[in-house]
Amino acid sequence: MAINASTQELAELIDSNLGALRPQSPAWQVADSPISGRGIFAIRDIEQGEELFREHTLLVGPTAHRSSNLRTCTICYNLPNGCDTDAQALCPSGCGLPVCPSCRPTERHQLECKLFRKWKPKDTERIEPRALRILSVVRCFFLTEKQRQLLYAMQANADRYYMKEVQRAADCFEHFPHEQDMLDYFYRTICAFNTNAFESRSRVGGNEILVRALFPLAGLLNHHCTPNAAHHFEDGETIVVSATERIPKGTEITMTYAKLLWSTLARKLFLAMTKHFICQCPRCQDPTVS
Ligand SMILES: C[S@@+](CC[C@H](N)C(=O)[O-])C[C@H]1O[C@@H](n2cnc3c(N)ncnc32)[C@H](O)[C@@H]1O
Repeated sequence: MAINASTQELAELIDSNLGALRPQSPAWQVADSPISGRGIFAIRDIEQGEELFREHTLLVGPTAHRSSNLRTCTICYNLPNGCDTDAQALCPSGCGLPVCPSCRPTERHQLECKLFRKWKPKDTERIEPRALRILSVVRCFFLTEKQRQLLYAMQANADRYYMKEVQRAADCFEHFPHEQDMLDYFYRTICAFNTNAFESRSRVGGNEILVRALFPLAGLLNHHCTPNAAHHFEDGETIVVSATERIPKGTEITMTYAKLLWSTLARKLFLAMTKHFICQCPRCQDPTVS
């Protein structure tokens, strides 16, 4: 899908989106990549273990996978004490979203609550994973104009199968929107998620959560089968990227999208099927490495 910004414009949007998290003098810059599209490059020698940046998410929501606790609050990620049934976890207004009592009055929940009630969930007694999973995408409606520009500047690989996620969510509501411009915006956002999102476990309070999140800067890290950087999540909404080895000035900063212990064939198949590209890195090109 077309990207609506030059590399320079993207770099500026990312800069302003980082806000207070922008490093005083970053060790990196955004530039065109010989691997693919845009990437992040060291502009000075970087030491092993050095923190490169931290970034707050643009869009985030529960993965709603079977292995996650669906009763986790959709705003603060805590699991309220004594929350033994879906009914106890759900917002009493009938929006179908699990939210803890302290987050119910927040503006963030009120906006989502109003939208979901307008769409009218079919089942208000049970937490519906398909409706919960679409929340990260629905949040694109609450982005500012500048954040929308950033979303549209991100690479978004198209795949007709992705529309299934919208269809599955639509089945959970009486009045899910069907206007073409809304569906196009959903689709674009899902494509951006599937191209760039990080799915990660992290601990919030005593609760282990599983979210998928979009980070415009971290999303620029291209894949390498011998990467020089890695990430971890803090508080479910912040990503921290650090160098795993010394990175000389001018080198592209990369991470892995696959498991490094997998064989070359397994990594190639995984990247082709889930990320839609054939990895061209030296490790994948070396016939003596399995
Ligand atoms: C998360 S984005 C990375 C940033 C992207 N280069 C951009 O310009 O926005 C992932 C996409 O980048 C491309 N990509 C990343 N690593 C690659 C690699 N090792 N070989 C080929 N393409 C790669 C693929 O098109 C993939 O779908």
